[in-house]
Amino acid sequence: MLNVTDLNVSYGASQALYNVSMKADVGKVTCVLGRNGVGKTTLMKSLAGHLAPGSGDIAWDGNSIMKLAPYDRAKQGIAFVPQGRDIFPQLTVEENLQTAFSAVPRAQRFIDPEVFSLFPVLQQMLKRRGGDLSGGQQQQLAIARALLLRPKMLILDEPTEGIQPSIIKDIGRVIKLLRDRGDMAIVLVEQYLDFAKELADEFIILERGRVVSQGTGEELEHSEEAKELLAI
Ligand SMILES: Nc1ncnc2c1ncn2[C@@H]1O[C@H](COP(=O)(O)OP(=O)(O)OP(=O)(O)O)[C@@H](O)[C@H]1O
Repeated sequence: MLNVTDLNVSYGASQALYNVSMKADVGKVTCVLGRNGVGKTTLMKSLAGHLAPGSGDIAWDGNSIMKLAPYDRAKQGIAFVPQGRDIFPQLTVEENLQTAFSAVPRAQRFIDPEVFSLFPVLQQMLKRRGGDLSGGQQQQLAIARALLLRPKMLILDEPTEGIQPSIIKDIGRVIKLLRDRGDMAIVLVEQYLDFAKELADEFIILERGRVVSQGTGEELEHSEEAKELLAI
């Protein structure tokens, strides 16, 4: 289980997160919601180790991971799919997938066929360059690469951003499937309430760097407050 307590994060003199606390359980999707610029990516980068919080704590399974570098968090099973995907455009799909291998034990350095059953398009495009894929295919590649880390926590930063509706549906289906497997915590950043409602077991909403609302997926379903906070 992820346990974030009173996290404060600043960019120089400008504070982006104020006393943010959240939890994410294995077997559940925890949605982090909020409009543009409220601090969602800052929070995800802090979880993945790309930003150093000024204060507070991030614990995984009861142990603080605050001092671990991103690579060591990946080795502990914390996989981060950043906004914008960050795949390597010059490498093939296969090579992009293989970049996950450095963070897993030797015995796990193979492309698990499950990845192709989740994202069949990747098998067809294995020898194509990452840069030749559509935005949606790149997003699927980035998620597939994260799955090769055999994550215990999967962090997805706005996987639906700029992606065509049919692929959004596919990604939603995969997130549900991974949740139902029951062996990983999924933290999903979203701006779109409808997509979040479909998937969230738990949610928090950020507003100007603070958690202003939280609850269960069912509560999100009927929340007028959430509608207002996420209205564009
Ligand atoms: N590298 C940076 N340097 C300075 N300020 C930053 C930096 N990155 C983000 N910020 C500021 O921190 C605040 C939170 O940004 P963040 O990207 O975390 O928001 P977000 O909710 O993820 O937004 P979006 O939905 O647009 O990705 C914003 O005010 C933003 O301008």
